[in-house]
Parts: sequence; C-alpha cells; structure tokens
Amino acid sequence: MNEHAIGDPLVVEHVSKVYRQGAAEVNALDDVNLRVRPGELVAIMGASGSGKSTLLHAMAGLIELDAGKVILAGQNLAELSDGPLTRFRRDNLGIVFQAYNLIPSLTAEANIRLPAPKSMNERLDAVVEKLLEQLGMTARRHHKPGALSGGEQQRIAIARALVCDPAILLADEPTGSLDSVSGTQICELLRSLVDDQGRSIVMVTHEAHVAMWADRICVLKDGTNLTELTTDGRRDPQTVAREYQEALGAGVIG
Ligand SMILES: Nc1ncnc2c1ncn2[C@@H]1O[C@H](COP(=O)(O)OP(=O)(O)OP(=O)(O)O)[C@@H](O)[C@H]1O
Repeated sequence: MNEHAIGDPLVVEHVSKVYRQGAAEVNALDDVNLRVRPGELVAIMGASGSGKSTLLHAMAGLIELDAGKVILAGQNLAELSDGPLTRFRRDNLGIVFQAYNLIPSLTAEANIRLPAPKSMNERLDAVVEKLLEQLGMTARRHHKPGALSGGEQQRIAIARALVCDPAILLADEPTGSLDSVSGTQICELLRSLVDDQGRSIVMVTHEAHVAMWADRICVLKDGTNLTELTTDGRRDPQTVAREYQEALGAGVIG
C-alpha cells in the first residue's frame, strides 16, 4: 500500500473477466490492476480487442467480474445490489462516450440536467449555470444536439457527466468522433478538469496524441497490464507513440 492508497477514488485489484459463448471463452481481462489517484488523468491504451472497453465497464460496475474487485470512492462495487449500485454510480461516477449519447429531443441544458436526482433540485440551477459557463456552452444552452457541432455535443456530454459532481470521470474514446482541432479542445478541457478542479479521469484511447494529455498511460495487451508509461507533463505524441510501440514490441510486464 502506498501513501496515496487511502482516499484513492478508483482501485482495480486483480480483475479478471471471461466472456463465454457456448464452448468458446475469451479472457477479456486477466488479473488487471490499476489505481487512480486524486487529481490524476490516466489513459488506457491497447490494440483492438486488448480489453480497454471491458476494463472501463468493469470500473463502472456495468459487468460482473470473474475475479478481483473494483473499489470506487471507497466502495467495493460488488457489494451493491442493482438499485443501490445505480444510485452509487450516479452520485460518484460520470461516464463520457465516443458517440456522446445525448437525447436528441432535449435541449443541451435539459440533457445536462437529466441525471440529477430530486435531492439536487434547490442547487441544480446554479450547478447547471456554472457548468455551462465553465464549458463555454452558455450561448448554446437552448440548442438541441442536432444543432451542435461534435465538439459542442461532447462538451454537453461532459457537463452531464459532471452534474452530480462525481469523484471520477470515465471517458471511452472521448475524441474518437471528432476532428483533430475539436479533439484537442476536448483533451484540454479534460486536462483542466484535473488541473483546476482536482478531478480524476480515466480515458480509453488508441491515439498517442490523445494519450499524451494523461499523467500516466496504462498499456493493455491481451487483457493484461503490459506496462505503464509516464508522460511527465510532456505533450509529445511522437514520444508516446514510440514508447507505446516499444512496450508492445518488447512485451514487458510492468
Ligand atoms: N459481450 C461480449 N461477449 C463476448 N466477447 C466479448 C464481449 N465484449 C468483448 N468481448 C471480447 O473481449 C475482448 C476484449 O474486448 P474489448 O471490447 O474490451 O476490447 P477493446 O480493447 O476495447 O477493443 P476496441 O479497441 O476494438 O474497442 C475481445 O476479444 C472481444 O471480442
């Protein structure tokens, strides 16, 4: 246990997940470990099929594990039954998807308000106002998703993920549907949520120019932790791409 162990918002310990289809079995995750510290942006990289999305789903308590545990905000997710798990997830976790997953018939502002529980009613207006301002979306609040650019839709999806002020944000290929300028803006936004607000973020990506925004990069191969790369604050996609390829080539277990 290290000095950060207590209070770390997300701990993945010895997690394994096997998908079974008839007689066929896929070891999607095999003894994966990861610890996310407060105020840290961690990227998960790996080839297609290496288990990145499965790990993100495990972190969100969306799949049953075959072994190991996920402790989110101090709570072992496996100890919660469906209803309490849903509420716990709502209060402690924000999830951002590649395809934004906004409700098309609702305005940007209504989408942001969607996950908020009744108990937030009194302060919800102020929270939404602040989020719209922070994310530069105040002028677009009454637009429906179809009238927003991809980058703007992702900003609204991030605001929605933050409305309950979660300890941790999970982002699955958050820039995957965006052009490079909008993608960079979303990376800058995620970085500022960590640097300025002390939030913790895990993002899945297969792109070095996105992963370079992280503090640490966890590389998965065939469902196992292959190694961990640190960026030391360098925003250098070539170095990240080279070290990532070297890690995959060397097959080092970190
Ligand atoms: N519901 C499922 N049923 C059976 N096998 C699955 C299921 N979901 C994922 N798998 C398998 O588990 C392995 C890991 O999949 P996963 O989607 O986590 O990889 P990934 O790294 O996110 O890939 P990609 O980058 O292509 O999205 C793959 O071999 C995949 O085919």
